[in-house]
Amino acid sequence: MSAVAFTGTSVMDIDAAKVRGAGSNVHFDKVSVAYGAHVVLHPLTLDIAPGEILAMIGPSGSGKTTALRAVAGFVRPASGRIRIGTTDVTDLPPYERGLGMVVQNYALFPHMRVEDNVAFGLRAQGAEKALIAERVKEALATVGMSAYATRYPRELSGGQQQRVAIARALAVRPRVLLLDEPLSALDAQIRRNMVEEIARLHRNLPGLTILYVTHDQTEALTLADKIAIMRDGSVCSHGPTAELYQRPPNRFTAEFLGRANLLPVTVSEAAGSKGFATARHGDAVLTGAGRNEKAGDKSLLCIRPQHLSLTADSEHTNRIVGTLKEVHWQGELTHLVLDVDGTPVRASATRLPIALPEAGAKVPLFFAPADTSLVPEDAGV
Ligand SMILES: Nc1ncnc2c1ncn2[C@@H]1O[C@H](COP(=O)(O)OP(=O)(O)OP(=O)(O)O)[C@@H](O)[C@H]1O
Repeated sequence: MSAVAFTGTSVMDIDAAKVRGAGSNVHFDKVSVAYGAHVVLHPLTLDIAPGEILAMIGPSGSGKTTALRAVAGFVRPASGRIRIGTTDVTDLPPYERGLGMVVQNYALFPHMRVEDNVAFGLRAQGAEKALIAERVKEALATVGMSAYATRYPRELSGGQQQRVAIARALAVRPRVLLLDEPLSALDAQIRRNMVEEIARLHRNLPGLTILYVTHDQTEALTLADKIAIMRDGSVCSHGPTAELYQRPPNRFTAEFLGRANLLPVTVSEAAGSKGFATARHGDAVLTGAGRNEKAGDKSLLCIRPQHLSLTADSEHTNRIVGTLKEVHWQGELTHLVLDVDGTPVRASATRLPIALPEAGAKVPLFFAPADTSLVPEDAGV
């Protein structure tokens, strides 16, 4: 069996350095998966660092679950290798890979009490009774479910069942935790709480590497150190969460990760030493973070709705003018839909002028160069 290097007596007490030593990184080395003749994962090379949370997001059918199942050992790659730490696990059965896994529908054993569900993996490994009791206690404490040890799954709410499923996955002290849409079956409020709980859990288990598959970009943005965006069986972007959000490398990423306004522009000045380029949209001269664009290139200026303001402050040196089409008040935010020379533009404002302009009015919108970036026009959809 591959080494599980958690030390100490408590699940909460993981020695992150030792886990790193044993290697809890996940490495996809040109991994492809096909069902019959249908290739659903094109050769994928990707690293998940020890202790990192990598969120894999993308549209339905893009190959996220397939990639996760390849790590778990439930699908066999057509080509390529998968390593966990220094171990090549490609040919190992799932139970020898040192993993914990939680899926969308909890998959608890209905006829077993909570404590027996949590003990299941350890019993399967033939662990000593005393050790099982200790680990079950710790794992349930970790997810705040100690008081429910003798209940049956049917006596728990969905959120509680999912906590038990996480405790079951943690009880075997995995090197890597695989979470496949773990919150999708829960309603919105509980989902928000669970996202915070998973973040807390990871702070307490800093050496645990997590591969988190979701279609929910808010979960990904909240939890992940890095995000990989899947599209048609390939990773179309991969990087630190904030960087992908703030400087999306392609249109698909910009639009998949939150709302994005993409204004067509022509580059007038390439990015200088500070990384800002200048571009024109009609008469407007706009500044934003650039990549490798050259003067004359067609590009898109990505501006998130919350960065557009109806009132200028000193940083808002960019200005565009739109025709107001719709206003949607939503309590905390007011969403405005405008037309800027044929491009629909959304603005989400927390503060509005006292006299809100009416539909049809020409409205200036201000934004800061630091909040905007150029995205290649030809990449993505
Ligand atoms: N067992 C299978 N047999 C044949 N095709 C499959 C099988 N499992 C998945 N596929 C196909 O592989 C592709 C990728 O599926 P996968 O479940 O990895 O996507 P996903 O990104 O996780 O989607 P979702 O968000 O809907 O779960 C899809 O086209 C799917 O129909």
